[in-house]
This record gives sequence, C-alpha cells and structure tokens, in this order.
Amino acid sequence: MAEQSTAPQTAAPTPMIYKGLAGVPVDYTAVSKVNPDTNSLLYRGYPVQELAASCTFEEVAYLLWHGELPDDAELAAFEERERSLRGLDHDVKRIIDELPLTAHPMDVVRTAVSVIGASDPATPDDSPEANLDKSLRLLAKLPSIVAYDQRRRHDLEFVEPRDDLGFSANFLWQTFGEAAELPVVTAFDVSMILYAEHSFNASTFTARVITSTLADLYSAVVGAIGALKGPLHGGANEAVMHAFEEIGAGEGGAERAVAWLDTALAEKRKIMGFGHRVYKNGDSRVPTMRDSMERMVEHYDRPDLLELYVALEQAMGERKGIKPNLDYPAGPTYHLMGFDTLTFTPLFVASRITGWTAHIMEQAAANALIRPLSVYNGHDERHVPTKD
Ligand SMILES: CC(=O)SCCNC(=O)CCNC(=O)[C@H](O)C(C)(C)COP(=O)(O)OP(=O)(O)OC[C@H]1O[C@@H](n2cnc3c(N)ncnc32)[C@H](O)[C@@H]1OP(=O)(O)O
Ligand SMILES: O=C([O-])CC(=O)C(=O)O
Repeated sequence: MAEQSTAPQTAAPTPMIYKGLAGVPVDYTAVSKVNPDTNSLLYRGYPVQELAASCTFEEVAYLLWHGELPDDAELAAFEERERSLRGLDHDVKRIIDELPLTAHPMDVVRTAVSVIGASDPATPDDSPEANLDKSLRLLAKLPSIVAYDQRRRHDLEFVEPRDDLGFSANFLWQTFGEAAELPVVTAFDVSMILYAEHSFNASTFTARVITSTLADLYSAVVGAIGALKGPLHGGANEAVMHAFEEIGAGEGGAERAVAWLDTALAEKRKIMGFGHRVYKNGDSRVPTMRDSMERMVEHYDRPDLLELYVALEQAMGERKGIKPNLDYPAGPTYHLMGFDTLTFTPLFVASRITGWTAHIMEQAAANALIRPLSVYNGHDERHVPTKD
C-alpha cells in the first residue's frame, strides 16, 4: 500500500501537451508505412511507386483491404462485383437533386454516403464480411456520386456506369460522357493509387475514432469526409487551383506567381499544396504525381501551367524552404482533365475510401476506445450565485 505523507503537497508537474498530437504514435497499423527519413511510402509493404507503375487502382484497393495483391481469379471476381455495384438508387439521386447548387461538392458526397448508409439494411452488421461488402459498395458508387454532382452543376444528365470499363476509365466516362484517351486514364489511375492511403492522417484518424466507439462503417466514413474537406488536409488540392486561378497562367505567369507568393507570405497566408506534418523534406508521392501532371501538360498542350507550377515551387523553396505535397501536382492535373475545381477533393474521397475502410476494419479488429486526456485551464471552481 502506498505510504501516506503529511508533508505539504508540492505543485503537480505540468503535464506535457502534444498539441495536434504531433509526433505521437497512438497505435500500430499494418496498412501503410510513411517513412519521412527515407521519403518512402509502403502500402502493405509495397512501395507506392511500384504499385503506381505496375498495378491498377482496383488491385491496390484489394491489397489495402486483404493485405495481399489479388491473383487473376481474385481480381476478376473483385472487378466483377465492383462493376455490378456502380449504379445509384433513385433515392440517392433524388436527395442529391434536392441539395442547392451552393452546397460544396464535399457536402454532397458526405450527404450521399450518409443516405447510402441509412438505406443499407446491413449497416448495423459490423462483421468483417459485412464491412468489406460496405467498403466495396462505397468504392463502386463514389464515382457515380461525384460525376453526377459535377454534371448537374452544368445541367447535364446522369451518365450510366459502364461495366466494360475499369474504375478510372468508367469514372472519366461518367463525368464527361465520352471515353477518355488512354494517357488520361493512366494519369487518373495513378492519382487514385497515390491518394489511396497515408497512415494516421487527420481523416483516417477521425474514421478510427468513430469506429472506436463501435459506431458503424458508414458513420466513420461520413466523419472522415468532413475531416478531409478542410484546406489543411484534402481541401488543399482545390485550394491550389484557386491560387493558380488568382495568379493566372499564360504569358507572364511565372513572374506573377513570385509576386503573388511574396504578397501571400507577407500577409502570413498558408500556401496550399506546400508543407506536410510528417514529411519535412518533400512528399514521397510528389515525383510520381508530377510525372503524371507533366504527361497531361503535354497531352493538353499547356506548358504555361507547368511554367507557373515550377515558378511557384521554386519561389516557395527559396523563401521558406518548404516543399510541395501531393495536392500540389494533383490539383493542376485534375484541372487539365476537365474536372471542376470544387470536384477535386471529392476525387480524393473516391480514392481514400480504400484507406479509410482498411483502417476502420483494422481498428474494429483490435479495438480500444480512443479517448485522450485534456489539461483544464479554465476558471477555478466557482459557484452559481443563490437567487433570492
Ligand atoms: C494530402 C494532404 O492532406 S497533404 C497536406 C495538405 N495541406 C496543405 O497543403 C495546406 C498547407 N500546409 C500547411 O498548412 C502545413 O504545412 C500542414 C498543416 C500541412 C502541416 O503543418 P504542421 O506540421 O502543423 O506545421 P506548421 O503548420 O506548424 O508549420 C511549421 C512552420 O512552417 C510554416 N508553414 C508550413 N506550411 C506552410 C505553408 N504551406 N505555407 C506557409 N507556411 C507554411 C508554418 O507557418 C510554420 O512557420 P512558423 O514556425 O514560423 O510558425
Ligand atoms: O498524412 C497526412 O497528414 C496528410 C496526407 O498526406 C494524406 O492524408 O495523404
């Protein structure tokens, strides 16, 4: 038994506060490894660059969920099921139609996922099989949701999914209503692979917190979408394009970029698409995404956009020594492909659904309620005045 002391109490030591949980490991994960020292990213042990070079996004989704790459038969069965789930129920379309065009597309995606969850009789079933099925359902339907919302903003009809096309080719087909050329499909697929997973980022952690309360998978995904929307996280790909629009590509773009940056830094603005909580010397995914962006610059003959990209990156390096993150090359790539700027973060959702749900299933399999402590720094105890 602890000895009781009558000595005067010394003040308790001030507990360490890890603001923003920076640098704090909170659990194990076998889904991915982000290593800032070697500037590498592994999904289930495989370098993401190798996956981007040799695999389709469907294979990567399978890998993230099952821990292994699929063999031919497993892939064929997976693709068949994914393709069969791509359609949207009338109710989901009706509810999207009722949302005002002033709603951000991230709000539309969040609402649509919520509706799918509320309508799925399997929602309360949290068995691994049911969670896998829900994950695949969302993966298959997100392109329909994102494409439908972009098209309704241009007064265009929904384009039905095609089951003869892979995930990325079909996504582009449903968005633009025409078959995309192979280099565009490839660049888009690479972006989906690079965005798929990144350990305990804010949105994935949100999904894990929600899962830790034993709430259902759909609730965790809805929460993750909310966390991804912010410009310090997924919203940055949209914000990069707003900056490019403010600066204006075309003749003199490079000079304008430098002047724009100086003003923005003088105003203490964060430059979107630069910096990272974990990587302090560049983001492992940027070279691969930049390569895809350059292919698109060539494909669409937009060297002016690349010039602006390079000028801003160089000036940011000189002034702050801060390097781009994945959102920096992804934003202009999606712009070149024809996506509306407001649709960029929903594209991130359509990819990250794989990583989120892999983490949700991992959290559920070895759960502990996530509930940290806080240090109170408010008023000392006080009392409500008695009323006469
Ligand atoms: C896919 C993704 O989600 S990647 C992240 C996407 N987000 C963005 O691109 C938003 C812009 N970037 C940022 O805001 C930050 O770099 C973050 C939020 C991503 C990481 O932030 P943290 O690790 O918390 O670093 P923090 O914000 O404390 O920055 C450290 C210093 O670098 C500066 N800094 C970091 N990023 C930037 C930036 N993009 N623009 C200007 N200054 C920056 C900060 O002002 C701070 O300077 P100070 O020490 O003089 O105050
Ligand atoms: O890891 C992070 O904090 C943000 C990020 O790059 C991602 O989620 O892809």
